[in-house]
Amino acid sequence: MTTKVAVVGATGRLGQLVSRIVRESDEFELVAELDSRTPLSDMLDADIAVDVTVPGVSQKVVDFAVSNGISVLVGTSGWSSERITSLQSRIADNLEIGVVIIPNFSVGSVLATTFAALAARFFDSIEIVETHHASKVDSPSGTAVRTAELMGAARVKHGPVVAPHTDQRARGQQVASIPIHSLRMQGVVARQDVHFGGTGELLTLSHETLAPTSYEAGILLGLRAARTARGVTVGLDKLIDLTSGLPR
Ligand SMILES: NC(=O)C1=CN([C@@H]2O[C@H](COP(=O)(O)OP(=O)(O)OC[C@H]3O[C@@H](n4cnc5c(N)ncnc54)[C@H](OP(=O)(O)O)[C@@H]3O)[C@@H](O)[C@H]2O)C=CC1
Ligand SMILES: O=C(O)C1=N[C@H](C(=O)O)C[C@H](O)C1
Repeated sequence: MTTKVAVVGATGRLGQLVSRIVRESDEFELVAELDSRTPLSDMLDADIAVDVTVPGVSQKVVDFAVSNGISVLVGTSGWSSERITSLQSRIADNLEIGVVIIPNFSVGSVLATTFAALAARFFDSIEIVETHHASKVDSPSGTAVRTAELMGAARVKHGPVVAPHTDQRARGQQVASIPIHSLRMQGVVARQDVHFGGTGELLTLSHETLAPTSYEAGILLGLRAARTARGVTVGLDKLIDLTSGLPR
């Protein structure tokens, strides 16, 4: 039996890609495509709603879906750890549905974030530079926020990073004490560089998305996870066994 999917944000860049993947899959059936003019009730026939809208709308979409017993796959940015904690407590008693939040569907990006969290314990000087296409409306990127939060969590015993002069605007926006610098440039899809400064050495972990096709494998994994997940799951790394690679 196929799983019925509604895509919210279907006219957008990511939404069009998700709709195509669902349409081309034997496992899923596309039952609704919503945009800013569509009532959210159009998703009510679906088993899973995919939210790929804008940070200011995403929470409303998720709330509507879960209160109607529909599981959600969230690709939209803006899901900070605070927002996630509040969602977790809201759906803790609901054993029927799950919300899978994937800040970045690209396998390379999630590996880069995992490596950054590993390196974070070894360097006290850390900054992120994230670069996205000029049409991106939000900053810092969801990926950068997630990367900073995971590095911060990895550094609990080490304390905040050393980031001087953060009272100056050009020193970036701090998340978990780590400055994030956002560039919005024509000619770019998405790129993130995490810079680590140590004693007599620099380490830079870079990931670049060259085309949205890099999101395809992660979107399919996210859709499959949303069928069975309960509670809140965050990050593509939770859906992949990092020791054995992608399922084939
Ligand atoms: N997790 C990941 O790997 C990735 C995440 N993203 C994130 O996904 C999100 C979408 O990105 P992108 O596709 O580039 O954005 P777009 O601006 O291209 O698309 C936004 C979509 O949201 C819709 N929308 C806006 N307001 C509402 C509303 N009130 N109700 C329903 N739908 C609404 C728009 O509809 P309309 O056409 O009517 O305005 C449009 O379909 C962003 O947060 C981005 O950061 C992007 C790429 C990868
Ligand atoms: O808006 C985008 O394009 C992207 N948004 C996500 C983010 O904010 O991290 C994921 C990816 O970087 C592309």
